[in-house]
Amino acid sequence: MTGVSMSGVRVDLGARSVVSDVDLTVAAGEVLGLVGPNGSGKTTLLRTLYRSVRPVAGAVDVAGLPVSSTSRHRLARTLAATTQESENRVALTVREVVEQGRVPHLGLLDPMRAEDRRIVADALAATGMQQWQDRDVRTLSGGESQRVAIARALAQCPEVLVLDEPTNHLDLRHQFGVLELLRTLAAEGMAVLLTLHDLRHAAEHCDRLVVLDAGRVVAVGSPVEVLDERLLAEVFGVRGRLRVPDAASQEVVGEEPHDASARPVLDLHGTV
Ligand SMILES: Nc1ncnc2c1ncn2[C@@H]1O[C@H](COP(=O)(O)OP(=O)(O)OP(=O)(O)O)[C@@H](O)[C@H]1O
Repeated sequence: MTGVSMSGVRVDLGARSVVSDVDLTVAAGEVLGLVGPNGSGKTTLLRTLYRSVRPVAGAVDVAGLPVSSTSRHRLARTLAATTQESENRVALTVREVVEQGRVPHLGLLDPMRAEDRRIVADALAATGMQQWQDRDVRTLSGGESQRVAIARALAQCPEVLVLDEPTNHLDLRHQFGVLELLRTLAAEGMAVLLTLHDLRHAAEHCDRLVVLDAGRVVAVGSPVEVLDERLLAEVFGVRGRLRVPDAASQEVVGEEPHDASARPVLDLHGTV
């Protein structure tokens, strides 16, 4: 099943065309990484999915629903997103913020059911935030706030999870924790779309990559197919080489990984 489908998407902001002719799909069960230099249009493209910007051309569908004609409430039962903007300005506890993720599934003013409380507890546990559940969210660090945002998105139980730079602010352990969690969610059938700046994470944790440059898709495919030396130099201005360790011998074999233990490793050697 298709989680996200975009075709011919163009977004203008002010007098500028920021995104042009974008075709993109994210299947249920895959982690798709959207990568590209600063200002290439990644966030703008994600914003079309949660109706924060409206494309001037093209179609954007989420789990078969056309975003342009689907209510926000209906969309929120299908798609959950974390954004780069800090949203913790109100005096709420961590648990109360994560409980907001259940709102699309409850009637207006309906109380939380036992099932909702279990889902919230699971989301707090998955992000390692259960010990902070009574903290005022305004007192959290950047990384803790990021994890709360992810927990709230998980509490929505979405078919499609969209995350804009989810590893931002996170220490190394929690970066790996979040990326591993996304792999688990995809294995359970979720469609996961995220932006990442760290191409090493993108290589290791994404099934496929879409590379944006100046608002246009310049490459699509598995990390092995996409992250060659020419693209790394021309699009990202860095020198690097992708290695695929063989699962058995841990030697470079230069082909697709055989299993999850043989994920590609990107070695970066500086700028071009
Ligand atoms: N409201 C706006 N009006 C005009 N231009 C805008 C507006 N918002 C964003 N832009 C421009 O659109 C382009 C794409 O921005 P976007 O935030 O989508 O890029 P990005 O790939 O997510 O960048 P980054 O990696 O820096 O987060 C940038 O050049 C940005 O300056």
